Amino acid sequence: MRFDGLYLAGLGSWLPPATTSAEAVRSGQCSAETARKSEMESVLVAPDGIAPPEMAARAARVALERSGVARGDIAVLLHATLFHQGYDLWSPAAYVQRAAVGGTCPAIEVRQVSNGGMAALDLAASYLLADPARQAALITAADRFDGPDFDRWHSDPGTAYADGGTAMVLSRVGGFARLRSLAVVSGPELEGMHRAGAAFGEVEMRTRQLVDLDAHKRSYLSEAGMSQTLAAILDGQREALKRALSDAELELSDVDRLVLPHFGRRRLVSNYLRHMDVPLERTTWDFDSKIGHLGAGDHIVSLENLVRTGGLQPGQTCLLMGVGAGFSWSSAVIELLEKPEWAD
Ligand SMILES: CCC(=O)NCCNC(=O)CCNC(=O)[C@H](O)C(C)(C)COP(=O)(O)O
Repeated sequence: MRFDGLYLAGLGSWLPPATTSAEAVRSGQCSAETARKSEMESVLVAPDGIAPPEMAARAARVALERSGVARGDIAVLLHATLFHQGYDLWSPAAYVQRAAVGGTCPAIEVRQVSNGGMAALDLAASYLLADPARQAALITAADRFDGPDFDRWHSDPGTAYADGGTAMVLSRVGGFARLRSLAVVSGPELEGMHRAGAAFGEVEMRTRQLVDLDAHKRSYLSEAGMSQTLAAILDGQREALKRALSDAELELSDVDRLVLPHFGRRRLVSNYLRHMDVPLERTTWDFDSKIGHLGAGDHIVSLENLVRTGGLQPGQTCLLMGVGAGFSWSSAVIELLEKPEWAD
């Protein structure tokens, strides 16, 4: 979809300390081979005692402060999550709203796995455009991938998972950047890839066994085939990219920077860079490889870092490309209008 009147007014994050992959190998948390293949420099690991919704609330306060948007002007809060938020049958979005925003607007959790932040942005954009009285939306994302049922280095080899909270304020009134286009495409024929080989409720639900996506994927691929699966992944990725670039009236070569999912280097190349004529330097890999995969928050934190460090200059465009199990793919074009005062 093409947009003319939607702006990024604020970005924020709450990021815990980094554990280097070397430290993870030394402590036995990560195998030397996994570390070598991923080429991740470090991943963010939250200390005990802080749950994802609190991380999101802290990021939201930063984004709201930076945006100048009054909390009463937030028309919707969308909180994107992948993993446990702290309790079952409970609303983490309501926690974020109570802790960071207040008010009585809808506060809704978005479960779109790693495409959750981009899917929330898509929904927020449409929500604001549906009613001229709606001025701004708050998007948050937060997860922590520790605990007995997830191994941040080995539950999904090729992707090193990180803890942290991120937030974005989308506004119709104005902001430091413009959302020029956004496209989200789904490919449900791939949904079995993240559950194959186990009956519903057999594994994660009853016994809270360690999530082992690699086993699911191996089982799925043994049926579906690797080349067919990768082809289907690339089809969805390309469709979202084509729509977003077309709506922004840009070619890929026109785009100044790209923010891709925080995959390990090998998976980033096999799923993206090998199929796109884009040098690694135009991506945010250098930063991303120090953070790890924040689940639904990769794009917000990497865009925030680009803007803060001057990696994106006024007039330049940034392409955000997301993907989530399901699958769903997203692409968005952001144009920086001005250097916000919180930039270095
Ligand atoms: C589960 C979290 C989540 O939503 N992640 C985003 C969706 N997953 C992806 O986009 C990764 C898709 N690609 C893969 O799983 C792998 O590249 C393949 C296609 C299974 C090949 O295995 P590899 O050689 O990378 O180990």
